[in-house]
Amino acid sequence: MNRVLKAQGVTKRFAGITALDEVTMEIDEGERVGLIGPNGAGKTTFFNCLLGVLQTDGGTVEIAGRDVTGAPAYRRAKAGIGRTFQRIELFPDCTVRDHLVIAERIRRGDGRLWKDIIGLGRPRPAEVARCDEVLELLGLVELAEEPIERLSLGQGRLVEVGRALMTEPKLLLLDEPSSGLDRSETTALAKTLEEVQSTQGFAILLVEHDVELVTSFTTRSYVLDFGRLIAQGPTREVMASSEVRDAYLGNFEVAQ
Ligand SMILES: Nc1ncnc2c1ncn2[C@@H]1O[C@H](COP(=O)(O)OP(=O)(O)OP(=O)(O)O)[C@@H](O)[C@H]1O
Repeated sequence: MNRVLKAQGVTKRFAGITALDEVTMEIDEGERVGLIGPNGAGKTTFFNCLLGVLQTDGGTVEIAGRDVTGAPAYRRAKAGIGRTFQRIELFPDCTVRDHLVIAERIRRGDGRLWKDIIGLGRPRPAEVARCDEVLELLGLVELAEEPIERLSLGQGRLVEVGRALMTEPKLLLLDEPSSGLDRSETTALAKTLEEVQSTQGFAILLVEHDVELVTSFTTRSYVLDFGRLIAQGPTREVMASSEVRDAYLGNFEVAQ
């Protein structure tokens, strides 16, 4: 099994706060892994340290066997890491297709981007093919030419996922994909994600407050509290542990 993430002893401090304290995590290809913890535990900071949005104060990060510690975000994207955002970061009057093509160039640090900005960039055949493939995978073909402002929040989330898939990530970081969705929209999103992930084989690291989604979607989970890993293992066991329940003040039930 190929290892897509090897993070060792990742540490991040902000002016006196240790937001991450020697966090170690390994993920293999095709795995679905949860990262949970109360507000302020360090989940977003960990994502940002993996993505290169933040530089770490200690530790190492390998993506698909490449040491990217200290590397800028675009090099990490090329190594195989992709992400979605908690708040949808889309341009309301651009179409779904525009988002997929342009986002791929931004992530890769592609030199053609300036041409896109002044309207001269034509998608390459390979980009068009990948775009069509991703639209198909996510069931978005009929919406390809629609401006984002006409989509529902759930469809917007799928476009977010589509943007990340354009670069064919080996590891996809999902930041609270259920945020703002109701239960049936969350279930539909999880089903699409599961189908796409199982056919494409990439791994997912899911940050999510919706315990039901984490329990049904992931097989393994890590739990952060005050920047430290306090538990890890099969998701159902982790959710049932007293330390995790205490960290969350015992306010959730795990469906059996
Ligand atoms: N840019 C920053 N400057 C200073 N402190 C920060 C910064 N970013 C995060 N922190 C602090 O680091 C800690 C971890 O925050 P982080 O946002 O990573 O937690 P989280 O688990 O993602 O929380 P949530 O579930 O609310 O999104 C918190 O104490 C937060 O206040």
